[in-house]
Amino acid sequence: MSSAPLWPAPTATEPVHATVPVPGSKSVTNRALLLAALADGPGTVRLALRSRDSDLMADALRALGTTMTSSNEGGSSLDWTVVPGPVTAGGRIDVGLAGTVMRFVPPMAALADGEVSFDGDPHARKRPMGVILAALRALGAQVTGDALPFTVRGPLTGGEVVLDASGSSQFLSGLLLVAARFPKGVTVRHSGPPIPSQPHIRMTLQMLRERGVHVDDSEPDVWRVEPGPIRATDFTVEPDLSNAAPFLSAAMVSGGTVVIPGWPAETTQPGDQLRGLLAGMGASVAFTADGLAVTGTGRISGIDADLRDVAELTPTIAALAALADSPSRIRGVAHIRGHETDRLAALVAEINALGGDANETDDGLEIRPRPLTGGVFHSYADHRMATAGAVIGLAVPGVLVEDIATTGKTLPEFASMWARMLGGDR
Ligand SMILES: O=C(O)C1=C[C@@H](OP(=O)(O)O)[C@@H](O)[C@H](O)C1
Ligand SMILES: C=C(OP(=O)(O)O)C(=O)O
Repeated sequence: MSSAPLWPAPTATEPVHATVPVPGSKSVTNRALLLAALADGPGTVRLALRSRDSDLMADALRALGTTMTSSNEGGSSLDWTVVPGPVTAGGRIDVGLAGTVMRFVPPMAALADGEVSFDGDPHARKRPMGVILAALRALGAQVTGDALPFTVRGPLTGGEVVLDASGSSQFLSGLLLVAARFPKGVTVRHSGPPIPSQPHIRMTLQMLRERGVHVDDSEPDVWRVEPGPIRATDFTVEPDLSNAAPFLSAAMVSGGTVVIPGWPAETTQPGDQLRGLLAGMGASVAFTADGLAVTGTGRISGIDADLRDVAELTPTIAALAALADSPSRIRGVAHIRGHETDRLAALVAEINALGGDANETDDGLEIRPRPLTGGVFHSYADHRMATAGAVIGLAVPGVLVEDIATTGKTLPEFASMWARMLGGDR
């Protein structure tokens, strides 16, 4: 195990009452930046998330010839001005551990007339890439390798491709986001088990259509993107609802109320499903004038839930399940073995290391109530493992979360936001 610093997770000694503004959505920010870089003129992306994943996206777009300028340096949000340029070859792109960078940028790189190389963090080399790289080959690009590191050499023509996106919705989103710029557009046909994270596909389609791209998804499992311009926009990013999950969980664990301002009334973000999930675990959930309010009783009910559509919420829901007073079963998330770490293995190992009772199933987790004790909660360079440890630490004294700074992948201010929330600010 690594020797990263240990963060003593604060316990909630009284009900948490706080309003917690959360910065912009990672998924929306990285789509908006990429689409702005592919657009037919200069555009802006306001209230964009500032984090490792979004910095990596901005750097990747610069390496491909985009002029990226940001204001409000230093805060958790940035306003970007994005001036597209011809997509240039020759760049070396660091994807870090960001799924959105490793799956969304290679199709753009394939627009260049020449080679672009990609690499990332040690664990990124284990994340599945073969499906999208094979698709780029089928569409006319030359690609070396089936995983990171790899190179992409365009230009490609586009056309028809069949792929199996059951391992990650990002294989599909990556192609669709860029396809209007392929000379022939693209027709993608999914063949295989169900695709996870469907709301993220709806997010992709909505953001394309908002920019004038014609996408036909009338036939199940087939998407046709017509070639054509991507309209430049002045776009504002919504708060990251998945990153709200640990803060809302604090209300449940402590029997308090946490309010997230700016929760959209309608959204394609999967985090919106927290409203139903947390209610199913015993919370009261309401839209108020100040935002979405979650109120807990301090008692958490176990849940039997298919999280396929909202797979990125699994670590938080598992943390709550480990504190619940009845058993839980999480289904439909086999593919998160390929997320930032093998999340099923990591959650079982860390919950059980604190004395819990969890096991993996073929496609998820079973977690039964058992009193937990303090100890080290390893984070595996996974932002959501780190925040899951913080949630458990609210109820269990002596939890030490390894490498809390890994939350910088999507929420660099996590530790200070957590401290502020527990200090009570409303
Ligand atoms: O397109 C996106 O922005 C994402 C899609 C999902 O990936 P998977 O389909 O691999 O779960 C999600 O888990 C990830 O956090 C973000
Ligand atoms: C799976 C996740 O991220 P990525 O975009 O790197 O796939 C996540 O944030 O939970």
